[in-house]
Amino acid sequence: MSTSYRSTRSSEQSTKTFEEAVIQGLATDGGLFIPSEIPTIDQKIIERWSKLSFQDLAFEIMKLYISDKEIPDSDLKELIKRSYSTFRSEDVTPLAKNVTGEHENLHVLELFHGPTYAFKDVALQFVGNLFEYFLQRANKDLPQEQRKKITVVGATSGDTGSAAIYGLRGKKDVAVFILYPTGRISPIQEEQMTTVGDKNVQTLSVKGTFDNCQDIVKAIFGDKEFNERHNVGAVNSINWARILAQMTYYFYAYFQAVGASGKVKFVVPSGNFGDILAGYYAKKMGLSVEKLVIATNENDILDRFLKSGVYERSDDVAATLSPAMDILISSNFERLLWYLARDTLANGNDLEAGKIVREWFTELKADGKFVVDSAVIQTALKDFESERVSNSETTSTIKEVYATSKSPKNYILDPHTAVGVCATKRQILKDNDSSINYISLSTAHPAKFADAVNEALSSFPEYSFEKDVLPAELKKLSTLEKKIKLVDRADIELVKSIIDEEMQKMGL
Ligand SMILES: Cc1ncc(COP(=O)(O)O)c(C=O)c1O
Ligand SMILES: N[C@@H](CCOP(=O)(O)O)C(=O)O
Repeated sequence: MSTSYRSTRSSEQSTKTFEEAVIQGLATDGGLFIPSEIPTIDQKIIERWSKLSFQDLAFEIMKLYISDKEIPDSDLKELIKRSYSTFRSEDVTPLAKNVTGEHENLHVLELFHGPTYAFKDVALQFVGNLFEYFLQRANKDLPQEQRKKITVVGATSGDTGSAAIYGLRGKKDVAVFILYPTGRISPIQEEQMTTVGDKNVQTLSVKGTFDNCQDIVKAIFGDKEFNERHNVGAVNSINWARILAQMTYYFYAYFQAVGASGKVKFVVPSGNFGDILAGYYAKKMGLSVEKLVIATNENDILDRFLKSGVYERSDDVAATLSPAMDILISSNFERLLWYLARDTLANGNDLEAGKIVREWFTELKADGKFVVDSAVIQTALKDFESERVSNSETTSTIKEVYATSKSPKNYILDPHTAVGVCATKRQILKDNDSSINYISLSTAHPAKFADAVNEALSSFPEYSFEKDVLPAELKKLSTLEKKIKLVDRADIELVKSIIDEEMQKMGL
């Protein structure tokens, strides 16, 4: 078990509890919280876990990271049950086997059956309930003026925002502010976020990129006075609870594909590196994964890093067909860098690893880049591979799968999933090993990305977006009133003053 947490930038022994790490979100030194140790499991446990339901498996995994003194088992079970009761699939994250019709060993892990039709729901339904649980406990019997409150401030390139809003809408003592880049998310994503009428939710449409929004959010966490005044909370994957909740589907999908043992590669469309990082923890815990494949779009900082060892900041983000991955600074990559530093340059010393990561990020801030030793890359390559997928390959993958899929017929991928499936097909060709099962993560429902899907499929005479893709629930969003606050500069002071003002209106 590992129920205490340390910062990726700390060279001290001190740790936090699970509740402190989740409520605080980001460490005060700017680092991300990681468990003091990664708990490991043996094959006997794997055999037992392979027969569990999604919910029971989630409980077994989370129990290894949360002390029952912090959350008693019965409460944790209840939190998990409630979080996944909102999903449209009994399996929560079902595995669609051999869906492309071309490769029997290519499976698509459908992570989009939650309330907002994206993989973020798997973690954010749980995180929303977790915030509520901690607040209710802290505020029990307290008069109104003494109640503890959380002001969630998050950045989104489209999906985290709506999943966070749906996870936290109407929750007592929580205010939610979500920043998104103006014009860089899909119309449905914007409708999902801005049509929620609850008083505790406000979206901020910021003139800039997702990286600008994420920088502002991180700067807000670093602003001691503002943070203390508002008790700022994180819903982005900088929050450890997001990563923890995402681990379940790696185990569950593995068991669905091959049972308790077998060769599996996971291919993960990646941007902020939160999704694939959960797979890394699953692998380090003992799930026998061959490799985790990072699939990027044309914003390929992760692919370039693995090939060159250079981690370089750039403001030149490309607007692609998979906009939720238009990210150049992947915040969760820092967590992986800590493990790589510890296992190479720091000779297994945690405190030294914190120092190295701090130095890398100081360099990144000062010079716009840092370069790591080849030993660091060699260590990363033991667990990861990477593939970069272009816009035209994204379109042709959506087309091909639609044309070749047999069961179900005319299977439709969203563009992020298509990035993953294209990378998976390349891997199958390269590996030429039919004993490997490939699990390609499907991170969103195609209805969220009408333009990309229509561009790929409108030449098929029988295809209709309205009929074949758009769920009624999303269709009706366009008829609802929108609540948008425009922020015409990506500027932290401006965002802080808007939050202050809106908090007054919310009466929180
Ligand atoms: C649909 C979709 N796919 C993939 C990703 C990338 O996931 P991550 O940022 O965890 O790497 C995102 C956003 O994060 C997304 O919304
Ligand atoms: N693609 C994400 C970007 C934010 O990433 P997160 O996983 O750190 O919340 C989005 O859709 O908002």
